[in-house]
Amino acid sequence: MSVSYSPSHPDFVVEFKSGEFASFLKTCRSFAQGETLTVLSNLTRCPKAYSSVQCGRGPEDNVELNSDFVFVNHSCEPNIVFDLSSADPSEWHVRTLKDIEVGSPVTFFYPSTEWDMDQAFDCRCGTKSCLGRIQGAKYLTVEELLRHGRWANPWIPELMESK
Ligand SMILES: C[S@@+](CC[C@H](N)C(=O)[O-])C[C@H]1O[C@@H](n2cnc3c(N)ncnc32)[C@H](O)[C@@H]1O
Repeated sequence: MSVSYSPSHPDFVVEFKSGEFASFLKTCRSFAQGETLTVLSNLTRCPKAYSSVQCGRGPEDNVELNSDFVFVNHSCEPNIVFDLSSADPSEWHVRTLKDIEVGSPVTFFYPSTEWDMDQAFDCRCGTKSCLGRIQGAKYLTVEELLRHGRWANPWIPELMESK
């Protein structure tokens, strides 16, 4: 029996790859710098997991995305941000950091949301400035955070200051 896949968002599709955690989300049209890709709705609170996104300062502040956006990979030179900075969760959204061409993987800098990740990994983003092991912002300097992420959710610099 074949399992059919129906994208959760019309302008994006998951490229399913064999191999552990090898799949990723890519665009079906071009996007301009600063454009909102999606508002993050249908989120559910959850314990920290490889698939969760941190949404506040505490270790219990995590959400599951419940959409294809769970397939957004990390890059050390990302093209989008997950902005969960508003006090109003209905304003949480994903936006571009640069123009993105049709068919491109969408990537964000995981330490821009995650302080201490549930599942660290050796990065395969392939960029010139790749940091190697990705474990969360706790393991980075402020300079690395700013240079690679270009933007971070507010709890990340707060936690860095209190390190
Ligand atoms: C939320 S999943 C992202 C989707 C994942 N690629 C998949 O196929 O399910 C996060 C996991 O994907 C993998 N991943 C994401 N970005 C990566 C990267 N740049 N290099 C290596 N693995 C990555 C890691 O295993 C990470 O824990």
